[in-house]
This record gives sequence, C-alpha cells and structure tokens, in this order.
Amino acid sequence: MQPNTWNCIIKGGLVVLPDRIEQLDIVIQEGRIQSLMPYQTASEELPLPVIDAAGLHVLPGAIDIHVHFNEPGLGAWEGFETGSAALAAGGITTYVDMPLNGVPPTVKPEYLILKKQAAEGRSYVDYALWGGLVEGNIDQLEGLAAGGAAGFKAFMSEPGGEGEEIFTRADDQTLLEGMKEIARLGGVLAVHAEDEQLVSVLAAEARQQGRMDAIDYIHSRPVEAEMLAVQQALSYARESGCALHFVHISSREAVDIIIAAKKEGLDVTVETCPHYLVLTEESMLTQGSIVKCAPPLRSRQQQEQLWEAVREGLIDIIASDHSPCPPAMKQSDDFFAVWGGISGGQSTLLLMLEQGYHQRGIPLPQLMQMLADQPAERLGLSHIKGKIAEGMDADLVLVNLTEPYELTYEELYDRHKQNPYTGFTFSSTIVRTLVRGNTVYQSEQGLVSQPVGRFIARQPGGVVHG
Ligand SMILES: NC(=O)NC(NC(N)=O)C(=O)[O-]
Ligand SMILES: [Zn+2]
Ligand SMILES: [Zn+2]
Repeated sequence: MQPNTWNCIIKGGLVVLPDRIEQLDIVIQEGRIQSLMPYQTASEELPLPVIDAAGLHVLPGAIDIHVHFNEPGLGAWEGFETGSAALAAGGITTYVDMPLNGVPPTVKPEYLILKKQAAEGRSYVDYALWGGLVEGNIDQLEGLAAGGAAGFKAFMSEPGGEGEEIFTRADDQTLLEGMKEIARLGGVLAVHAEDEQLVSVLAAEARQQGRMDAIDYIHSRPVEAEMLAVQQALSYARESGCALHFVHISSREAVDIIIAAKKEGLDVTVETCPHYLVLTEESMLTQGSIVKCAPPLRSRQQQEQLWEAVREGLIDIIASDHSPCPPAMKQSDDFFAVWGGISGGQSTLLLMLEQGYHQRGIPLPQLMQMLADQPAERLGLSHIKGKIAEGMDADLVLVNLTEPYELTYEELYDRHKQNPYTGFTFSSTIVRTLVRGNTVYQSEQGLVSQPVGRFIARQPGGVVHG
C-alpha cells in the first residue's frame, strides 16, 4: 500500500454527487475511491474496516484555494500545522497557500523549495502552492511552474506585509507582461483587484483629515475601485490570452463585469468569500479589526446581491482568504494601520451549509460545485480531487445536517483563534474528515491522525502527487 493511503468502506451515507444525492456504499482502496455501490451491497464482500455513515451526508472534501499560512518565516502568524488543522476540522481536505505573508515570498523557484520544505510532514490535509507575480520576477515564472506551482498570484493594490523581501504590487507593465508569460506557460493568474491609485488617494485624504476609523477605511476602498481593477485586468487578459481568476470579489457589479467577459469567451473565474456573504460593513463597526479585510465588507444590500449571484451559479469558487496575524497587529487606533485579513479557514463549509443550504435552500450538489469541484477544475486538480467519483482521491467529509454545532473558542485549531464566528451555533456538525481514506478529524475526538497531507505539484497539462 502506498504510504499515507488507507482502505475502508463508508457505508450507507447520503452521498453528494455532482448532480444528485444517493445512498451508497463507498469502497476505498489505496486512498482512492475504488467503487460506488448501491447501499448494503459492499460491506459483506470486502474484508475492510467499515465506517457507518447511516443518517449522514457524505460530501467531497472542500478545496480552499485561498489561504495564507505564513511559512516559511512568519510561522508565528499561523503556520502549516495549525492552519491545516483548522481546515481539517472544517471539512477542507485540500488547500492552496498564497505566495505572500511569508519570508521569503514565493517569487523564485528556490523560495518555492523553501516553502515545500517548511510544509513537508506538517500539513493535516493535502496542499498546493501559489507562485507570485511581482515586479521584476517574470523570468522566474517558468522555474516556479516547473517546481509545481499551482498558478500565480498578483496584487493590483499594495498588499502590505512584513520582512525584508515583501511581496509587492504588480504595476501595469508587470501585469501585462506577466500575463503573456503565464499564458505561454499554460498557467492561471489569480488577481487581487482593487485600483491602487483610487484607494491610496482616498486613504491619504482620510488620514490627512484625521479620519482613521473603520468607516473611513471602508469608504477608502469603494466598489468602484474593485470594478476599475477588474476591467483593467480583463483588458490585459484579452490582450495576453492569460487565464484569469479574481480572488475575493466583494460586489455584484464586479461579478457582472466578469460574467460579461466570460460570455465573450475569456477564460476567467470569480471567487468570493464567506465573510462577504455573512458579514457586512456593520460587522466592521461592531467587531472591529478582527473583520478588517480588503476589499472591505459591504452593505446588506450588496450582500443580498452577492447571494443572488451565488444562487444563479455565477460564482465559480468560494474560498476563505484565511489571512491571520499575531493579535498585536490587530490593535491600533488607526484602522488603516491594523492588519487586514480575516481568520475564517475553519468555518467556510459550516457557514455555506448554514446560510446556503439551511437558510437559502441552495442544493448541496450546487454548493459543493463552488467549494470543491470548480476549485479543483480551476487548478488542474479535477482528475484526482473535487468530486465523489470512482478513481478520485478519497477526500470526504461526513456531515450531520440535523445535529447543531457550536464553534467555541476551544474548538478553534488555528494559532490565534481570531475567527469572527466564534460562539456561533450552526445547524450542522462536521462528523468526520478523511484525506485519501485516512480519518484526520472526528467531531468527538478532534484531530485523530498525524499530519498526512501531501504536496500536489501541478505539472503543465496535468497533476501528479508530490
Ligand atoms: N496581505 C494579505 O494577506 N492580504 C489579504 N488580506 C485581505 N484580503 O484583507 C488579501 O488576500 O488581500
Ligand atoms: Zn487579496
Ligand atoms: Zn488573501
């Protein structure tokens, strides 16, 4: 048997397939789904350990393509062990770590190797790694792709950050030339789309006038800044032919611009995050810096329009943008100065089940398209991850949709436990998380295995396990 893979049968669960839900037995061999069999036809034949899933739903393990775990260099902010433990407890079985907020940032092949070494043997779930596109590193992109980078990330606004070699904003020329190179490599570029010119002028004006509260921060990063940057990035995608992914889109206006480009035939995808669907600018006024993010939380009306986009199937991917920091970096009277980032990695699936399925009646297969199938598709992982089908990795989450679960401070596995939904009671409980057939988390016992996660190297034209 390959290391880190397991054999078992998951019996009688309500299995969420891409287009329907069916009661099935799932036979797992060598960490892969060997067969999906009608209920009660598998367990007698095969001498395998049986996991009884009667009364539970079996979902494909969620795939979070947008987390910041801060290693190498800034493990005190999060780190692979605590970050991936939080994801395992939240039913996430694969993540893709962002190239910034670590030291050094992942902008050279040798830095990608350092990150792989930092993660080796320390992740509870499988992972891939983003490379970065920054000013002056276009000649490094081919080496990053050869090293297995899942794709590339660029910022159109200043990302901020710490360390002597921080991740910088991609100016227009870097963005366009970088997209041409990424298109040549057959890769994808993920973009933080806010117009730096507009947000920096508005922030400077506010600070000159001594206006440095949460509301001033919110007003300094209006929806117009997101729309401007989206339009600019799309114009470069048209010119370069580069596949484009917009991270953490916060407004329906930006979604509509992206959908129009999709209809033109551009290869473009759109991601939003649970915090834009669950929290509003009011939350930033009441909960303060723990929910500071860029783009900022929007109005209730914006939120409902974003939910409509989710329901209409216009949102390709839901990702956490788990972006932690030491608590001290969240404390300042100047709201512009505190770290921007929300630590929601453990609660993405719970929130989307709660507000998407329970409250808005969005079917589970449709939810899991955004949480698993389409994230895998975007990063060339979809022949091994992202759905429940024969031959796929046995990355599964058993959920009890009728058992309430309180996300207490003690239940949080991330390092600084700054999850804004702490204390919230959900209608569903994540009962068990399996990575390639191995149970890594169980609701009663918590983490129940060593870190079994593996690096997934993306090779041009396909993916092989690292
Ligand atoms: N430097 C960051 O981690 N930034 C992140 N922070 C947010 N979104 O507030 C991001 O993804 O832009
Ligand atoms: Zn961002
Ligand atoms: Zn981010």
